[in-house]
Amino acid sequence: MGSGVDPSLHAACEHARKDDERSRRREAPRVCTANSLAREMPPQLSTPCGREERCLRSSLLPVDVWRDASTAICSVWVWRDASAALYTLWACGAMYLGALSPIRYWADDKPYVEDTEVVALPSFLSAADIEELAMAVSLGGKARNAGWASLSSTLQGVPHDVAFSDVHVALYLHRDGYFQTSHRELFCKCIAAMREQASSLCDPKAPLHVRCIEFHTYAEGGGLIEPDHRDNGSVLTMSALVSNPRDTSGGHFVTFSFGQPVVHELSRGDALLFSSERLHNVSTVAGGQRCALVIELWVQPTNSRDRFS
Ligand SMILES: O=C(O)CCC(=O)C(=O)O
Ligand SMILES: [Fe+2]
Repeated sequence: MGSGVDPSLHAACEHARKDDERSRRREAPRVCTANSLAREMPPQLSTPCGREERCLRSSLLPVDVWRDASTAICSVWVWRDASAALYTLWACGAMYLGALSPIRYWADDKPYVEDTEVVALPSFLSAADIEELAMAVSLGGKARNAGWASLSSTLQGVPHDVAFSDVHVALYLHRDGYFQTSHRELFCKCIAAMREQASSLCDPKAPLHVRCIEFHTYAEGGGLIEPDHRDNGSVLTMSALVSNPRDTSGGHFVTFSFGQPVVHELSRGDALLFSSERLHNVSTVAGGQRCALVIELWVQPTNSRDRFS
């Protein structure tokens, strides 16, 4: 019992406590108010003289009850409004940051995929396939060659839809379904190989559609050295080397294992298949050119424009 408390108050308290207990036993439905919560608090958590406080609280007048109730309601309102304001602020910030960053690099919302396999398909593209691809690029791309003035001299005249830099361009072979219709057999060969590996690299039941079929050309100085480059939003990616590595210095395809780079030594026609959200890079081309066919599949409907739609 706390010292310095009037003894008559203790008696009144004891009386009120008994009353309170009696009335509590009578009470059928329990209404949880500030008072009932205070009663349930262990004495050491209520006030320094917990028992007295509980006694005093149990004899509150209706006006106090209303005051306590309205205070509780007000605090709920204030808290709700404050948290709504904080949430709005957070959502606006997230939207703003999202709008600033390129669409391919949104935050990971998928399970970690670094430990999935990178499947090598040696000699996947035959010499005839590579010849057909070269034709697809020159015929399919001719009409759309934007002729970027700032491209490096070695890339001048290379058909492309997008320039990632003046030493790295890509042509969208899937635009308007061009590759699918004009080079059906080669297209089916690629897609069949990708689907065959789906069971080990992704959910085999996932409906896979073309997101992009791109022909990449890297000139000296070109590469894909981005610390967090993943094909976010896609499911399966294939990268097939079309150029002859003997004519290129650098330009290696790199994945990562336990944070360490794994350099894939590929021959012309070799392909790699991997879970799209696996970290990957292309090391800088130090001499010559690197060309690759890159296909990404996703679960969204077939895309026939660029890689972002
Ligand atoms: O050039 C390659 O082999 C890969 C390119 C790539 O990863 C990409 O464009 O996202
Ligand atoms: Fe990529």
